[in-house]
Amino acid sequence: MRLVVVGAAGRMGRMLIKAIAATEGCTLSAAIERPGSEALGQDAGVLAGLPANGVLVSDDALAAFVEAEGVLDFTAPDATVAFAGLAAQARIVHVVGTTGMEPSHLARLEAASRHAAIIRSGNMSLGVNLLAGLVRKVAATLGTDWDIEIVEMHHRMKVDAPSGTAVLLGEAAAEGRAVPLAEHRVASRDGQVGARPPGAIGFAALRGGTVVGDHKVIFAGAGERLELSHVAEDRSLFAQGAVKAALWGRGRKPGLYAMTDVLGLDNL
Ligand SMILES: NC(=O)C1=CN([C@@H]2O[C@H](COP(=O)(O)OP(=O)(O)OC[C@H]3O[C@@H](n4cnc5c(N)ncnc54)[C@H](OP(=O)(O)O)[C@@H]3O)[C@@H](O)[C@H]2O)C=CC1
Ligand SMILES: O=C(O)C1=N[C@H](C(=O)O)C[C@H](O)C1
Repeated sequence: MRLVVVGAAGRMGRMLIKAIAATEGCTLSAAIERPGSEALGQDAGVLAGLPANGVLVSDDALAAFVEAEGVLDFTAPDATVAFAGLAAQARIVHVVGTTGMEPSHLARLEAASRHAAIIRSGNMSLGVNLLAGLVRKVAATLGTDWDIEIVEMHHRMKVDAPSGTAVLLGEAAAEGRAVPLAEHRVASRDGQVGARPPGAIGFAALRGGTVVGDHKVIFAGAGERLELSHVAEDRSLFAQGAVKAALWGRGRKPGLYAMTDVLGLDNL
């Protein structure tokens, strides 16, 4: 499968280039960065710490997409929406790992998914998608007298909060309770915030060092606590998940898919 990596010089972009090189049946057909990027013209293999592969980083996404079968996109919300439009035009699979999306971005992805398969997830790992299923079940089992708090920690360079994974886990908890997350989400507390609203789903985001991604969902009841957690030790697992998603999406009809579809966990 011929794959394009957008945001090729980023932390995840470099991992994606390596994951493609390590996957039989996949080739890197282009590596894209934004106009003006210092990475333009560099060899994508060398950029990722591999031997040169002859693919030079370019800023011409549409020209790259029309020659490819899929695009792996871990960039930023505005960029992802623009790439979704181009991937729809080229009718290629679009794997979206970008987090920090607002409802307006999601609406644009939904529109693009009428023309091409989009697989989007705030976390491409098996462990987190399994955890989401467990969270949904536990939230459905316990009553709202059990408070739900989600704590995440990431490296100091992360720009969005709460993390996409924390939101995914919050959505799973809300689904378990059969309520909309937007009406119960409490994502910041500072000063005299008052007592915890009943039914709230709280988020706390920690940032520091080089932490790849830690998530904990706490169910706090009267006199006891249940904690479910996941630790990502290496971001290569997200890249491997993204390549797996692209292969799964090849030949799939247009639509918006999740990583749980790819992993066969949609019934969990
Ligand atoms: N779903 C998942 O499993 C995971 C998701 N992520 C998410 O992926 C995203 C990227 O993370 P990370 O790699 O750490 O971030 P980085 O900032 O290291 O990488 C993002 C890259 O995208 C580039 N970029 C931004 N806008 C454009 C554009 N318009 N055209 C081309 N390239 C562009 C950036 O360039 P520049 O520096 O010039 O802006 C940068 O090189 C984040 O949203 C993060 O949360 C991360 C890990 C796993
Ligand atoms: O920015 C990151 O690094 C990560 N982002 C994703 C998120 O926002 O949840 C996934 C992973 O935790 C790493």
